[in-house]
Amino acid sequence: MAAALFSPALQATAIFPSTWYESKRSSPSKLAGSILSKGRRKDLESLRVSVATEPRVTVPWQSVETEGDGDGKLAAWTSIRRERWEGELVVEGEIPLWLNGTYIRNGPGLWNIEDYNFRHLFDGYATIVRLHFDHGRLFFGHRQIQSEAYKAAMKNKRVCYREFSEVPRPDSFLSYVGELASLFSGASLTDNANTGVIKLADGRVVCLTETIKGSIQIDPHTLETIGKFEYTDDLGGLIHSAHPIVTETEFLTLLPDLVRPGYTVARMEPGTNERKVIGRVNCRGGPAPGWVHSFPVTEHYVVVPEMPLRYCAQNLLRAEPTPLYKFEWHPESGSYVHVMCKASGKVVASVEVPHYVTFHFINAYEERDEEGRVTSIIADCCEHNADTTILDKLRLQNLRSFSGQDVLPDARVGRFRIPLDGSPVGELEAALDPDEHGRGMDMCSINQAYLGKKYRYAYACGAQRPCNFPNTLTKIDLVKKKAKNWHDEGGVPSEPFFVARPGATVEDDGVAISMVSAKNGEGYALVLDGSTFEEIARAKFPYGLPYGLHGCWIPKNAS
Ligand SMILES: CC(=O)/C=C/C=C(C)/C=C/C1=C(C)CCCC1(C)C
Ligand SMILES: CC(/C=C/C=O)=C\C=C\C=O
Ligand SMILES: [Fe+2]
Repeated sequence: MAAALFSPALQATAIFPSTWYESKRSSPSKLAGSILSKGRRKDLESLRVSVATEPRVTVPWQSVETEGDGDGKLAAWTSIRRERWEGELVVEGEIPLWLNGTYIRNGPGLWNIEDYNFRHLFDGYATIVRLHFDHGRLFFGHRQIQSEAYKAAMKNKRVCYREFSEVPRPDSFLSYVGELASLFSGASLTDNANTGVIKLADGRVVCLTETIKGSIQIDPHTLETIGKFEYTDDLGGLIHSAHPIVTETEFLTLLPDLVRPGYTVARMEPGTNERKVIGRVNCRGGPAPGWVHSFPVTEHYVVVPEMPLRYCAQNLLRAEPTPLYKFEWHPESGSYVHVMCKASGKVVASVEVPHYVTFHFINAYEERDEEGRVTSIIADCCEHNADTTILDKLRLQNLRSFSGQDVLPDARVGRFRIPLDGSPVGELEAALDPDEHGRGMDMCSINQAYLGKKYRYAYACGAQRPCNFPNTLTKIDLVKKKAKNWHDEGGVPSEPFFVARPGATVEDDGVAISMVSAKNGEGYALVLDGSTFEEIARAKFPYGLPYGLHGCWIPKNAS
């Protein structure tokens, strides 16, 4: 029946590597029972019609199996079960009719090559997931990014490039690349773009990680890998911030300089691949720049963080991971925050601050006096209480072995106040009592209309303890210093991504989209109301998905 809707050629586009899971075929009616058993029911006929009307379906829904019933294991830390899948989901609740467009999320979804298991969350090969919202209906798909690192691993059945903590064995690298020297050069770094995904103002959608070569353009409709996103400038370097700032007018990035410790701030215009230097900041301390996974901007300034968790050139090319991977903790070197004027490239402030550890800045803005002069910069981040152990907690072995004991280190919304009056020191304090969000804090988003401006709300993952990983969604009110938390016992939700309602004039008028790796191996897409933070819709996936990191929103007709 339903299979007849698809030509054999179309069915053949499904890729099911038998080594990843055991293929168990089920009949369409059994399938329909398993997917449709809970929640709002649709009959088989309407499901078939809806899949058939989605123009880009490549895998027949018949191939969905009964995994949706769960295999008992939390899907979050389990490799993706198939290379790709696409189809319509049954929605429980109501998706707002204004929510039209595509949410794409990237993340490290494949942590093994056959029997060889990776060590760290950040090592996995990139899995992109697509939620396409169309007038209340929801289409879902996922696919592996065809990076050189992924393709080489699949072909040679071993790690061929340096990942976050995985390193190719010299003998396998030799047989793959043929030149031992390049194992100890930038050429051995991965292009596994597994961290985030951005939509440039010109419509191109690019997946990113911290290696510059790991910038890969994808088609947001088919999730196909289009090819490398290559920079045409000669800025060089090997690594950059995984989170550029992207607006309708520009793309701002930070490039750490490991040779002459410092950072280059660069800007790229829409429609080009050429980054132009805005300015440079020299490091104040340490043998190398601090790790810069993300950075914030205000309307007129770029904020450049310099953490005492610093890159380590030797560790980048070492064979075995060290406790802090490619980084080193240098408390004696001091912690700093620099502020660069976007227009002139001049560093207008450089202050020492208490030690901090952060992956993600939330937002920043300018504070002004009565005459309208900027007196200070406020910059907020997900701050891990200056404790580097969070990196180790993200080892897969730790994530997979939750025994009920509370092991997630405390985190908070760290608020920097950076005076612009020449004072040498800045402040860092919790913006609200961390108990409001269970002392877990990471994976944040805001209403993008408030980027660089005074804002009130942040959406993030918090904690309901005991836990070993952030397991709640939390809406933070920075004015009332309160949080509202959402939790599904045993589940792990990904970053709540805020999408504003078109035409909204109130900051929290919109929705927060997340994907939950639920207990029992299940998973679902979740839509929360941005204002009440109550659930308004969910849609079960055919099977639970691995944890994902960051996403972006592509409004309908934007590409
Ligand atoms: C917080 C987070 O998501 C970090 C991800 C970091 C990644 C994927 C870092 C990758 C790196 C490599 C793949 C090789 C070179 C060093 C380094 C930048 C750590
Ligand atoms: C998932 C994570 C930290 C969680 C700790 O609380 C960090 C992810 C960083 C990736 O971009
Ligand atoms: Fe990140």
